[in-house]
Amino acid sequence: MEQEKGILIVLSGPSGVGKGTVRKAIMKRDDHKLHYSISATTRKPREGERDGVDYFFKSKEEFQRMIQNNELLEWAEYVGNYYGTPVKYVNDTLTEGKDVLLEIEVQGALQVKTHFPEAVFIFLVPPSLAELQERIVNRGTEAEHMVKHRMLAAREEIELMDKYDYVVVNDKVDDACDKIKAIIIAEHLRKERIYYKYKKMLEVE
Ligand SMILES: Nc1ncnc2c1ncn2[C@@H]1O[C@H](COP(=O)(O)OP(=O)(O)OP(=O)(O)O)[C@@H](O)[C@H]1O
Ligand SMILES: Nc1nc2c(ncn2[C@@H]2O[C@H](COP(=O)(O)O)[C@@H](O)[C@H]2O)c(=O)[nH]1
Repeated sequence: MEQEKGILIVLSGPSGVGKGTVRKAIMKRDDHKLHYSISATTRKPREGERDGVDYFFKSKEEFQRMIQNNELLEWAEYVGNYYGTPVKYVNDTLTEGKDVLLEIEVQGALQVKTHFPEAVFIFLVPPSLAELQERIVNRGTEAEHMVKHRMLAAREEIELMDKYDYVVVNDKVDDACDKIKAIIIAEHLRKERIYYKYKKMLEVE
């Protein structure tokens, strides 16, 4: 029998809302096997970030070559840098029947929607904009003017949350993880129901 494909989960939300924190917490629980797609970026590594673990760090020229060679499922320019999802990992992993998680900003998520309309789109929001700013500042990774840029981008991104299937508030990390896990389980059940409905139909006809 042909291997059933995995589910593609797209986790978006403004910078600093806690996408990475929640994703790592979900994967640590590891009772639902999620496969994280590592993005390519032209952004310089932050302290402690490792090439091939946090991102594939690329020069602008390398990134442009990836675009030209159709190696990216989606890509976007975000606050002066390029970010993109290598398409091969996503396709190969889904084909193996495994679920893949993308952690990307909104422009990229909308591109994914055109290629994978069946993907599950989850938007993570902060309890408030003030809390979002505090999280970005406390993370200590951005200069003051970059915090401002990211907060401006956040306003534009939040306006697009109605394009998503689910909106989850990241107030407490554990609660956000519980909700995202519940969404994934529900989506699996939904997919199985549809699959068996058609399987039965084919058996009868
Ligand atoms: N529920 C939460 N309550 C308080 N602080 C949080 C919560 N979730 C994440 N944080 C903190 O907020 C900061 C930003 O989190 P994180 O880096 O995971 O965000 P992000 O959405 O992945 O950001 P980016 O998109 O810029 O990579 C971190 O310092 C993290 O520890
Ligand atoms: N469209 C894409 N956006 C991505 C990708 N990987 C990460 N991101 C998003 O970019 C911003 C900034 O990230 P940071 O690490 O510099 O803070 C954030 O919203 C990420 O989710 C990607 O492959 N495509």
